[in-house]
Amino acid sequence: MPQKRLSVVVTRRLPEAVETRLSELFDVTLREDDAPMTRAELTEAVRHADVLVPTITDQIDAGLIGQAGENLRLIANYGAGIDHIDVETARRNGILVSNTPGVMTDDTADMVMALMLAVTRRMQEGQLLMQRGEWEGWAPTAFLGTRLGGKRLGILGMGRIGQAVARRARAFGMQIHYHNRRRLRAETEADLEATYWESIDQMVARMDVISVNCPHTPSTYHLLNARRLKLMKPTAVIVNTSRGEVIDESALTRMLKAGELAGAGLDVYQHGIRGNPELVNMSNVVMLPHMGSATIEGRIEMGEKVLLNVKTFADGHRPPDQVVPSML
Ligand SMILES: NC(=O)C1=CN([C@@H]2O[C@H](COP(=O)(O)OP(=O)(O)OC[C@H]3O[C@@H](n4cnc5c(N)ncnc54)[C@H](O)[C@@H]3O)[C@@H](O)[C@H]2O)C=CC1
Ligand SMILES: O=CC(=O)O
Repeated sequence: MPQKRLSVVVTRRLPEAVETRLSELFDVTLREDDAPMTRAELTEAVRHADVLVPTITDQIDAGLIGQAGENLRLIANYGAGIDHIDVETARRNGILVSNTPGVMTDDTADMVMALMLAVTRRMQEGQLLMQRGEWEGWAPTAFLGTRLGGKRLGILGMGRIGQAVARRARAFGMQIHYHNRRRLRAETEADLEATYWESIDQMVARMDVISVNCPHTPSTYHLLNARRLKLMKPTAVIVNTSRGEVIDESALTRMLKAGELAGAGLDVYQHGIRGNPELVNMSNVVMLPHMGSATIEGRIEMGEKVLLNVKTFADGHRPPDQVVPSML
């Protein structure tokens, strides 16, 4: 007798090649438009699907997981960050969770460098002047930024993306410093020419640029709080491609306005998609709409990871990118 195909519900539009392959392998319900699912649609999905493929904009919390039907056995996230999924409640309900780490590492690290350069070299101000047609020609003292070469970069969270940032920043001549939950192996540290700081306070006080690359978890919520931000040099710049919640965004805004920090390059926000309206018009802040991993190649590879996780699960094994609560 032919085996029943797994019923898979995908919450957002994915690259076409990924949707096609999912449809070939499974009994898939795809989104017709790109609007996020409503709570009611998500509830309906978890009640009936064997596998849910959500993405980072879906709140897969305890309340939703509590509504899941007994078929739901895997939440195969399209995305690396899993702070929108209650992994512990899923585990208690016998539901596996997987994500898509690794394939967006280089794209996100590239964006960290782009943000770093955009802020320190005042690219946004330059572009605005050109767009307004107000440029009156080259001048020796116009638009002077600061050089990255020779500056100290402090990486908060030295995992995949943090290390990829370190390699790029070395090529720009920066000195690499980091704080991580666990110190890297000596060979990796030597390879990256990176200096480890056990104390976040001591590290942030000495850096010219901070790149936030740890996940958002209960232990990293407001890791850069008002007190730590105040330890930073007034000439320092912060780049955040991790999650908005890791920085106290209100404190950051106050300090940028007061000139107590030189600038910020942000891809992620604590206060949701409207961002922080006060940040939007600051000339020393570059804001992107969460596009760190947004390359065609990367988004297809993320889909391939989802496919591999679901297929491996369908074949009776644990998905290769399974997330367990102890990893958080
Ligand atoms: N902006 C974007 O488009 C993207 C953002 N991300 C975000 O970047 C985050 C990091 O991604 P990866 O580097 O792939 O993850 P990873 O798991 O490889 O690295 C995270 C590192 O942070 C460290 N860490 C965890 N808690 C910490 C703490 N309390 N203090 C210090 N270090 C801590 C971990 O030990 C690990 O080394 C993701 O969780 C996601 O939120 C990921 C991909 C794209
Ligand atoms: O922020 C993006 C992700 O995949 O996580």
